[in-house]
Formats: sequence, structure tokens, C-alpha cells
Amino acid sequence: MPRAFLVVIDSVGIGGAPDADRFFNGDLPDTGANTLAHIAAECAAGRAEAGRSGPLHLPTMDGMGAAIRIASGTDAGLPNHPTGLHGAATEVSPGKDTPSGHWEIAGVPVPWDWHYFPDTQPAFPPDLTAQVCKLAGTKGILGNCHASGTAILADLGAEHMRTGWPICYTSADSVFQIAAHEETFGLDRLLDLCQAVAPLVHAMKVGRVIARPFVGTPEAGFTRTQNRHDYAIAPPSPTLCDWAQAAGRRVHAVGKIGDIFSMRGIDKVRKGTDAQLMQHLSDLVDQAEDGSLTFANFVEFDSLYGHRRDVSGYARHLEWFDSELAKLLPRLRDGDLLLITADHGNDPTWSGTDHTRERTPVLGYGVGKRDIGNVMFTDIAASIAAHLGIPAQGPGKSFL
Ligand SMILES: O=P(O)(O)O[C@H]1O[C@H](CO)[C@@H](O)[C@H]1O
Ligand SMILES: [Mn+2]
Ligand SMILES: [Mn+2]
Repeated sequence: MPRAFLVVIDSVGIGGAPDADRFFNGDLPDTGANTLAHIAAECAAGRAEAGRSGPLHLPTMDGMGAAIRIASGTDAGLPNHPTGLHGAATEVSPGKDTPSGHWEIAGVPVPWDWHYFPDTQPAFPPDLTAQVCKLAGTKGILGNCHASGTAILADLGAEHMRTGWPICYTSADSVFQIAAHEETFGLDRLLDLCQAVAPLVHAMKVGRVIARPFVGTPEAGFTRTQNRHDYAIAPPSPTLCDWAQAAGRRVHAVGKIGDIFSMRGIDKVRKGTDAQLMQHLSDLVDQAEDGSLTFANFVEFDSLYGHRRDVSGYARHLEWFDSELAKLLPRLRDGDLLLITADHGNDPTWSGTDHTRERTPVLGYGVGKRDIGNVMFTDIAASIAAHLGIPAQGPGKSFL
């Protein structure tokens, strides 16, 4: 029985979203944002030389050049000799966030408008703040604003250690993020707090509460740990994961897929750094059951490089991923399909620190060379379902 591996390289957009003008980073619309093309251009110009050098080199993902031209008509200077399936996918959900992107890739566009906290200070309504304080057992919260998660630790980490108040912040995404020190505040206490706050903000149609534990001292600085946990609102209707499970197939989640889908339709989760996730994916190529679905998310493109506007780092991570993929592909079995895509953009050359609305690449291995052109996010779910031979739901059409 054929197996499917659906791999999301988080935030690797390729421009061209028809509705980019409706999404913003600060005051600037996302029109023209193009994560991969702009990274490739910076590399070609010799401006992304930290820990790597020269033009962006992605020989395994050899369909990227073609995908980017399909999405945005841009010549990013990437070679255009695709050997596998290649195309570009367009999102319709009214959000450029991770759950919107993943649910739609899994066949379910978001049917509601997310609630976003305003970019004001305070950002949160007083009654929500009061409830968070009550649940945390503190007299106040710190932050209460839009912020970059690393910058706010530098600003408020010391005050947090002194007062014991949780650092609460948001972004252009529909999120409520709580940062707290793993030792002085306590990791379990932070996770319990986030879990308790989640239903309050989900009721407001805020997509996620994210626990952002950190360690360190005011003197040495603060760093976030791997114990991040997302408490997401459940998908509005059954997704590819549920379709597969209902058909009696095993569903493996690698990375934060379990969190994004509120564990709906998922049998087993493997987590870690992207390097560890690559090992998990590699193990699953060897071990995943016939007929199974493996759904992976590699988040560090987004969290370590996109939001941090680090072009060299992003290019390095793309080249690392590409070289790891080269070791993985020859071990796929006959009948396997491995599909690579992304959930939104996060152009590290763009203004602000938020995601960018973009089309995303669709690269397929194991089904021969074909140009699928422009497809919709939901077509990915329909295609995976067709490949696995299971019934699909919703608006997607298979491109296989
Ligand atoms: O700046 P950090 O804390 O990494 O937060 C980013 O991560 C969140 C989830 O992807 C986004 O909403 C953005 O705010
Ligand atoms: Mn994402
Ligand atoms: Mn992000």
C-alpha cells in the first residue's frame, strides 16, 4: 500500500499571493514579499555570507526554480531543471498564520475571521488581563503589547524574574503568547497557565495560546527553550489526518503538527529541534507502516530565521534541509509520495517581524516529473488522499 510523507517547511513562501495587499507588516502591505526569491537574490549578491557563501544552492529541491516562476513570475536566479512534480499553491483562508496554512493544506480552509489583538498598549482587553492574573496568581502581567519574542525577553526578562509576573504579548498573528522563566516561574506552572487561558481566548476566535518558556539571567541574557507548547483551537471540520485515521491508516506527526491539529486524527507525535525532526522523518521513511501518513513541520525556518529577519541563517537552513533531503529520498519505497510545501511566507528581507502572505511551493518526489501549475492549498490534501486511496472531503481536487 502506498505511503505519504507531507513535509511543511514552515514559512518558505515563493511570492505571488493574489491577496497580498490585504495583509500587512506594520503599515507596509505584503505586496511583493517573496521569501525564497529575496533570499536567493541576497545570496547571489554576496549579502548572505554568514556561515555559508555564494548563490543559494538547492540541488535536491530542483523544482524550486520552476515553482517560484509559476507562483510569482520572478526569475530568482534559481536553476530551472525540475526532475519531479512541481507547482505553486494559493491559500484562501483569511489568515497568514500557521494553523490557517496547515488546516487548509489538510483540506479545511478557515471559515471564520480570526480575532487579532490591536497594536496598542495595552493590547489585551482588561477583563482578559484580569482573568490571566487570577489564573497566574499574580497582581499583574508584563508586556501586554505586540512584540518580537526574543526582543521582549531582553526588555522584560529581568523584571519578570523580580516581580514573578508573566510576560504576555502578541503579534500580527491571532495569538496570545506567555513567556516565563522555567526555573523562577516554573515550566509546569507556565504550561498549566497557558492551558487554562486557552479556552478563554479560543472563545474570542484567537487561534492559539503559545507557552514560551525561557532560561538565563539578566547578566548572561535569556534564551528560549525547546519546551514551547502551542494550545490551538481545534480545526473546524475533519482534516486529512481525520480522513486517514477514519480509513484505518496510521498518522504520524513530526514537530508541532500535533499541536496545530489539537491532536485530532493523529496517532503518534515526535518532537525536537529541526535536526532531531529530520532524524524522526528519516526513521519514519524506514519504519512507517504501509498506507500510513506522515505529516511533518520544520519550524526553524520561521522561528529562528524568518521572524528574526536573518537572511544568511535562513539560506543556511534551506541548504541544510536540501542536503538532508538528498540522503532521505533514495530510501523512499516504490509507491511512496513525499510532498514538500509551506504554510505561509516570512520574508527575512521584509519590514516588520511578522509572516508575509505568499504562495507556497509544491514539490513532489516519487510520482515522476510533472508541472501542476498553480493549485490551491486544499488540492494538496485531496492529492495525498488520492495517493493513499482514501476518501477526501471539502473543496480540494487532486493534481495527481
Ligand atoms: O516573535 P516570536 O515570539 O517568535 O513569535 C512569533 O511566533 C508566533 C507563532 O508562529 C508568531 O505569532 C510570532 O509572534
Ligand atoms: Mn508557520
Ligand atoms: Mn511564525
